[in-house]
Amino acid sequence: MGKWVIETNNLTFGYSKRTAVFDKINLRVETAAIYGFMGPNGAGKTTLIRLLLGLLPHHTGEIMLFGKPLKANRLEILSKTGCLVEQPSLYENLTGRDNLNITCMIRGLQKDSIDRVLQMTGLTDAASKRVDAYSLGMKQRLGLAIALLPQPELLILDEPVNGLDPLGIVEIRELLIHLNREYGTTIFLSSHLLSELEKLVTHIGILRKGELIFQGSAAELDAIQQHQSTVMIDTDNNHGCLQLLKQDYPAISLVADRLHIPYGDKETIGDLCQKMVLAGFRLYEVKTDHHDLENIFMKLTSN
Ligand SMILES: Nc1ncnc2c1ncn2[C@@H]1O[C@H](COP(=O)(O)OP(=O)(O)OP(=O)(O)O)[C@@H](O)[C@H]1O
Repeated sequence: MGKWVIETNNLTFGYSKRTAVFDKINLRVETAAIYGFMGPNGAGKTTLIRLLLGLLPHHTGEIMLFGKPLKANRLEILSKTGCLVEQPSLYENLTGRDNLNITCMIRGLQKDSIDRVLQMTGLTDAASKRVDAYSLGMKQRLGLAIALLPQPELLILDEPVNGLDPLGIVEIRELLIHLNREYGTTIFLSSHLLSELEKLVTHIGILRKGELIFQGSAAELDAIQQHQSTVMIDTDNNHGCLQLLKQDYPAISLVADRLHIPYGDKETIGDLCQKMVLAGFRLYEVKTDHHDLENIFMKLTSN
């Protein structure tokens, strides 16, 4: 297998011939990544996940998983892939363990994995409880336990934290990080809320109106974030500093009695501060107002 666990080439799909949900998507998900696939409601995330799992019939372009075309290798590929698409379908009147037993029977899997996945998802103590007594977070974890039964190399999860309370979100996040670090599982997950995934993902793809408008590492998105930041400075005489600096730094301004300058690079900030100090001004505060990722996401996905 090459570098990519998931690769699409010019993937184009529409539910009807006239309207494409997306057009020529080139997704690249590398081995052992946690790839957050983001986009506003209706952007096409679930549709793309269904295509990756071979659940929608017609598309143009290519879908490759584990370096092989999905069409010709679907069974082999899916045997190495665990998935959770929206809510897990569970037998609510049975226990958690029975749900896992049934899945093993249906999919022809060894039952000796059951204790392992219960333990991984923190459900060992609740295994003999009926699922209708589970919280939403526990049901989601059971859905994940089912997805983990075949010891997948790749997990594809559609909105795995949707509807969970903050504690449930933390639980799922920790579990996914553990799976990734401990077993090297590649995780591809979608969400319409960047803030939920920010602390989890190593790579990000942002879908807007059928177009992949950003794809790269979380660090690359951070760099974009930094370039949209403002440096705010407070001194004993902000007006005096403005006069001193505006010749060399025309972008500097005075806003609410603070000096504001668009973030350029570290050296520029160092030079600015040095000039002020050498001119006899006292610096009280230098801080960078980072736009958080949520803001950048909103900017990227709005018109
Ligand atoms: N079965 C279907 N038949 C026709 N159109 C559909 C079908 N499923 C989804 N769509 C349309 O395709 C587009 C993409 O929907 P999709 O559910 O993939 O988006 P999404 O990004 O997952 O949204 P959400 O975050 O709300 O789940 C939407 O315009 C939706 O109305």
